[in-house]
Amino acid sequence: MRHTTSPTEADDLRAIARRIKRPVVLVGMMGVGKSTIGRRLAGLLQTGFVDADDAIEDAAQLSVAEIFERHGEDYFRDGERRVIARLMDEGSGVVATGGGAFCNEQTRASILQRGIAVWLDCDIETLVERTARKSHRPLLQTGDPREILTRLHAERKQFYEQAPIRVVSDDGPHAETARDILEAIDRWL
Ligand SMILES: Nc1ncnc2c1ncn2[C@@H]1O[C@H](COP(=O)(O)OP(=O)(O)OP(=O)(O)O)[C@@H](O)[C@H]1O
Ligand SMILES: O=C(O)C1=C[C@@H](O)[C@@H](O)[C@H](O)C1
Ligand SMILES: [Mg+2]
Repeated sequence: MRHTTSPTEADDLRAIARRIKRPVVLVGMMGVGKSTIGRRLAGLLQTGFVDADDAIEDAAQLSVAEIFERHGEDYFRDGERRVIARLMDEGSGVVATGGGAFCNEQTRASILQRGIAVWLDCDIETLVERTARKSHRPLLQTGDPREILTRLHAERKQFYEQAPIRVVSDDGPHAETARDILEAIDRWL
């Protein structure tokens, strides 16, 4: 795996970064890689990175699981909407959203108006495998994760499809997926 960029690649990256005038917002199912790849993408663009789930946890001083448990999903979605609106106001950087954020009408509208939404997508088997590595996602604690992921994917696809850019996050090196996103944004701009 390569860890460095050649001078030509660095020039190309800077040129793409200069053309990006809005926050790049990764949307898609839980476990698809928004947080992991988003951090990598921000590194390539030499810009800031915020994980919306982390920002909600900081604001509430509770974990996502605790927010769901104590206050319920609607309360979490409201916090998510406010945090993402603030991140859109900041106007730059890379934002990894939580898996359900783009399904909320107001959150989706603010991302589509003020950010560059990129739908990261992969197959259900991969999501099952990736989400099995950690047990902090409250929505997967209530039944069989494969069934829940299959149902959520079917319900949410109609929203994710509204993102103007779609990139497949398969099992290649993370840096490659981050570059695929940059190339897709570059083509779209
Ligand atoms: N392209 C990839 N190839 C291999 N593994 C990946 C890839 N992208 C992410 N992963 C792995 O999948 C797991 C889940 O990734 P991550 O937490 O980034 O997902 P997420 O989309 O942010 O999920 P959530 O919506 O729940 O926050 C991590 O262990 C990560 O290392
Ligand atoms: O897909 C979802 O609805 C969620 C995904 C996570 O990122 C968290 O935002 C939370 O666990 C809910
Ligand atoms: Mg995440």
